[in-house]
Amino acid sequence: MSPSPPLLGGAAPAPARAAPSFLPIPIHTRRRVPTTRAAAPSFFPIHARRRVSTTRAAASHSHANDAILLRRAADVADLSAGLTSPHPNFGCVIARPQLDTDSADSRVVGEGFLYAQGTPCAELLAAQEAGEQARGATAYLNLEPGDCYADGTAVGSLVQAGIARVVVGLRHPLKHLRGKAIQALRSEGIQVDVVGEDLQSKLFKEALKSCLIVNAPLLYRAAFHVPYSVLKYAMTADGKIAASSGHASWISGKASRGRVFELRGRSDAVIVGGNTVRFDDPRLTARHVKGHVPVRIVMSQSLNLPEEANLWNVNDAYTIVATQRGARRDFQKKLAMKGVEVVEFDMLNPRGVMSYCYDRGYLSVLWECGGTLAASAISASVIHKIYAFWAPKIIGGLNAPTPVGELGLSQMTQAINLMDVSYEQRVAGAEAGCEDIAPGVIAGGGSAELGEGGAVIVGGRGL
Ligand SMILES: Nc1nc(O)c(N)c(N[C@@H]2O[C@H](COP(=O)(O)O)[C@@H](O)[C@H]2O)n1
Repeated sequence: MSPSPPLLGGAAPAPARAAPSFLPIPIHTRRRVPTTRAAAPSFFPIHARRRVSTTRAAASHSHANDAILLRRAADVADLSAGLTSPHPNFGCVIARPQLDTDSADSRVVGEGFLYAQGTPCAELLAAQEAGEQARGATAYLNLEPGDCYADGTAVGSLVQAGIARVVVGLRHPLKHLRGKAIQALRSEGIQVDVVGEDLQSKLFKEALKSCLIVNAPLLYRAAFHVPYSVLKYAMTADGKIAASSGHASWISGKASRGRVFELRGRSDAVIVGGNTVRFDDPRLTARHVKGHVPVRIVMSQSLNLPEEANLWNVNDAYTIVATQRGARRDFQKKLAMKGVEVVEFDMLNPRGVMSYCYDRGYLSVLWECGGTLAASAISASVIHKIYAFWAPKIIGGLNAPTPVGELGLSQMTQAINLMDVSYEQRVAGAEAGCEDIAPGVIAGGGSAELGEGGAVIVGGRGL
């Protein structure tokens, strides 16, 4: 068994043991990368400028200025969430004082982020955008660069651009890369300030949070050798995920389901069990949002699955069926004929499937399963975060399924306390942004103010 991850939102997990280098990613997981962004190395993230709230920083080289621009680097890095695995989300913001004006504000002159595996690094894109204005400027990096292509591009781009100072949010989580780029930059005479080491003030707390959150899946993966797992479910106000008949469409509304598409787009894989395939015939795509299309994984011991199902249409997305060794070999062949990959396990269970996902290089996995598999995944300590969609409806039914099945807990004192709980209200027509859980452990609990549209309750847990 892997060591238990800390409570989600705690301090940045330090690698428990030497982590392996990034694994090659199967081609199929990347085939849906939209060409509009991937094929344009000189892409200028115009939309990044819209999404980042602050366009001008405070006084150059002040802590406030640095913290604002570092957060901006994390926000820019987040633009490719779900697309970079097994690499981190890297963002680079280059800013310089406005010497020709009275303003004490720094001006952003270049930005870039790693779009996907194999695309130019954030530092190169930002330096290209800044051009001559990069000379003497400060570069803000949410994460210390690695050196995936062993060509020193990230460091070389900053050096060649004439960057005078670099502010780094987090050191690289992998042992063999940790500190290397920082050292290389310093040896070139560039001042490098690392948050928590060279820069310590309250102002950096929020900036550091942003840097941690944007790469939470990678940090978990590097520390605990499992993908970062999120369990998502939609339930009625009386805690049911379907009617007694199994019918479940729809519990939540359009806005909530849109949020699920976003979550899928940030994940490398979506997992369901056999019951979900039999009852819901889901598609599990990230349709309606542009971005990454996750691999769909079905866990089924018996392989008692329908001959025809949306998940067998691999034109939508790649599908893997994980099953028990020897199960229905005739059906396995039928699935293979449709292009579905079948993987046999000696003992099919959530931890085994997570190890398999880790070996495939997945950073983050979304569990959209029913209560039985959810309970099994929670018991196996592979779930790190829960998104509970709450709909203001009552369906009743003694046998109507609930989000989490048998956990073997008989006393309320044994209940698993969620940490860092946050609430987001979704009202049709009002698309509010979701505050992600923040590092810094807060004992969970509390109640949400819920209106007509329903809510999302987000929390992590100790495992
Ligand atoms: N967010 C949400 N709201 C509901 O009301 C639901 N019933 C579900 N169910 C999950 O979504 C899957 C269907 O996905 P597709 O729309 O076919 O892509 C279903 O199998 C459940 O996992 N979710």
